[in-house]
Amino acid sequence: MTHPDLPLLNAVQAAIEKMAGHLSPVETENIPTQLAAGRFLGDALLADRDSPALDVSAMDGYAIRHEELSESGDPTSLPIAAVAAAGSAPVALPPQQAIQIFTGAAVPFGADCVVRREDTIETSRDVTIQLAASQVRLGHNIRRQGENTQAGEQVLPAGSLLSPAAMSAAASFGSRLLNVRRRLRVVVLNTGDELSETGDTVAAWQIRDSNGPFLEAWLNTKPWIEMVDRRRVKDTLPEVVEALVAASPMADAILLTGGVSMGDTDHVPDAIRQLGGEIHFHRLPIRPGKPVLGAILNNTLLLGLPGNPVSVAVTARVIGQPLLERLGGTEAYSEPRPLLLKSADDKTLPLNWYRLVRLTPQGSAELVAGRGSGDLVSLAHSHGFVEVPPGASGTGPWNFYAW
Ligand SMILES: Nc1nc2c(c(=O)[nH]1)N[C@H]1C(S)=C(S)[C@@H](COP(=O)(O)OP(=O)(O)OC[C@H]3O[C@@H](n4cnc5c(N)ncnc54)[C@H](O)[C@@H]3O)O[C@H]1N2
Ligand code: MOO
Repeated sequence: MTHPDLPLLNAVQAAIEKMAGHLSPVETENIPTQLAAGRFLGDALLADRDSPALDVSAMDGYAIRHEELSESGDPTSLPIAAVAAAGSAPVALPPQQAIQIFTGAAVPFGADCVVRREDTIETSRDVTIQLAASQVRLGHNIRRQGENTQAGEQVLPAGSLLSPAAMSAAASFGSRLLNVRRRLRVVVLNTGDELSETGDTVAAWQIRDSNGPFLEAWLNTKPWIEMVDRRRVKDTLPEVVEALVAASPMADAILLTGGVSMGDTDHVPDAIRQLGGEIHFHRLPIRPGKPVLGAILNNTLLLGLPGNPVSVAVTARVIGQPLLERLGGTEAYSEPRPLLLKSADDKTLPLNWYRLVRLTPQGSAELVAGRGSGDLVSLAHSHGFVEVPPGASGTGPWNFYAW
């Protein structure tokens, strides 16, 4: 592996950070907790009570006093005083007796350990515990009040994604309403005179729009985003201008595809300038996706994604995602992770090279052979891509971005 050229790698990061500095998160709203899955937390989630709220049993068995177990190892027989089931208030354990207890039930007052059912012989009236005192700890099989967290403590910080795992805590500690960021409104504009609809009969010089469906599907994997409109736009300056004027009042972000390169029909940069938008970057040292553009127009984030299908996918993931997350109210929870290539070639480029890969069952990745940024067949075979820094080659580990 050769060593990367850091300033070039940082050019992408610098562009993202420059834009991010101009973006503030969308407002928060209070919504029913059961509707909050997939959103970003507005306020931190605090525990409204201890977890567990009192001492509870971790096993089905018998709650007893440790001091009443025999020291010698002889079995200890105790009459069963009562049954403690989950959902009932704690009962009291009389001396020299046992209380049958089920997982999650409140530990009876006076009990200091729980012996598993498997370690006993039961009759309808008595239980014989087959463990000596030395085999049972004080507190055995008891989940202590507050051992997970205590009332008032922060369970999840603001900006956390309400994943299924996080929803478990939100439901457990939250009130009926949860404070979350409102959904980000995103408009997709696909420029190109050659584009037509999936299913249409197309002449050889036309293509079916694949970037629009890619972006719609990609945005739909993010429940904190609402794609409010997706439309195709002809390659003329007035039509691109008109589409931006119509979209910007309804959008926090607009993703454009095509029309950002050097062609006479590439009108996106001029349209943004004409409307008084500020272009923060245009062209980055990356492949694919070099002509990518980032701008702000009337507080709306505009990303001009270069039209080739692989370029759109890569730039949406590398540059679009962190900026959308910033707007959405979090600090990039989906950072890339380091991944080794199973087999690598010695090819290198003097810029950030995003190479399509498939994950292997062994936990590494293999390169997907492809014909470049127009090859949407190779795109379809990929699970994501690795970021090979300028001048570098070999197995990595490289940053891996999943779709
Ligand atoms: N003289 C130069 N030419 C090009 C350069 C350059 O630096 N100098 N950069 C190349 C690179 S890299 C890319 S990427 C493309 C990007 O150009 P645009 O963003 O202007 O995109 P278009 O020209 O409109 O389209 C490029 C390509 O992608 C196809 N396309 C466009 N939209 C869609 C869509 N919605 N679904 C499927 N395919 C789409 C389009 O038909 C073109 O084949 O510019 C290079 N040129
Ligand atoms: O980088 Mo363009 O994005 O090569 O096709």
